[in-house]
Amino acid sequence: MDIVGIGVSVWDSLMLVDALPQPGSVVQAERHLEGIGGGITVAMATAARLGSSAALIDSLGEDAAGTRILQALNIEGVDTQAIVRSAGTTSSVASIWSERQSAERTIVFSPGSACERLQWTPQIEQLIARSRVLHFNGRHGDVCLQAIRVARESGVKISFDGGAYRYRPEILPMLRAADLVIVARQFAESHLQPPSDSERRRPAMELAESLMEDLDCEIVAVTDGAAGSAWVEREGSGFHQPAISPELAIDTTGCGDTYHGAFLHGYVRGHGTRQAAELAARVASENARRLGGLAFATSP
Ligand SMILES: Nc1ncnc2c1ncn2[C@@H]1O[C@H](COP(=O)(O)OP(=O)(O)O)[C@@H](O)[C@H]1O
Ligand SMILES: O=C(O)C(=O)C[C@H](O)[C@H](O)COP(=O)(O)O
Repeated sequence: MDIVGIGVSVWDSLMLVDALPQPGSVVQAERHLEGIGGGITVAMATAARLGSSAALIDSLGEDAAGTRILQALNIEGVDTQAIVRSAGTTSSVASIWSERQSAERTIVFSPGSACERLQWTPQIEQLIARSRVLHFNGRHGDVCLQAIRVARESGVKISFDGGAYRYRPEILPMLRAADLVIVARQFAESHLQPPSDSERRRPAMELAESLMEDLDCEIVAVTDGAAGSAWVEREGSGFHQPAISPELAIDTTGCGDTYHGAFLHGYVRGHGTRQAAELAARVASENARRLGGLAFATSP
């Protein structure tokens, strides 16, 4: 297996609206769409769409959302052998409003109860030991910690996704174990000490350099929405990867997730970091032109 992800899948319901509704108002959506979500899930589906072999480790409820998630993953060609379903539990679902003008999305999610049921098994151990990259964002934390041990023993690269507003102390051991660290600006700001002139908006490159100094890993990137991303390699100089055609974006749901998946696809194919980052920006840009967390066409 090229890439194995550990994460919580979500069944997303998206509404495209002109502008975010005022509290108490009733507005009609321009469009509605349902589909798979969840940062690691979308990254694995992205890598699979691009031609990598990708597997997901997760637990789903025995409910309609769980059935839809599983069907969608199978259609995308993601290996689901390590996904378990638990009777009497619920899957994670999210309600997403996407504002056409700003392309900004607002997410309310309900984590469900199935995610508490994932257990470490010899099957998971084997899957990880035989992969090239392990990708996670800290959900299913106990399983991630075991996975880190196996990845280290087996020479598997560890990739960490730090999403905006998802920073919390319990993810620190996973962040510190990673070789490849790609995080959103807001995550990086939450982790790093504020500068002495704390009102200043720090350039993404400064955040990436500070993260590299702290983590001393192979690659760090800080993604900054329509402003692109800043990349720093342990061996080598930093570079900026611009976002592509941000003026065409209508919905940025899944931009970061498809960005991760496409970068990892390029990375396991042996592309250099710059080439893989450029592919990631192209895929995320295509994704932003359509409604949905996993919306890009197969060949951007
Ligand atoms: N409006 C946009 N238009 C084109 N590309 C975008 C847009 N927003 C984000 N991207 C691409 O997706 C990457 C990740 O986006 P970002 O918003 O930082 O992550 P997240 O979705 O995790 O919050 C960016 O570095 C950029 O390449
Ligand atoms: O709905 C989607 O498609 C999302 O990706 C949003 C996720 O529900 C939240 O961001 C929580 O993500 P986790 O930290 O993995 O639990």
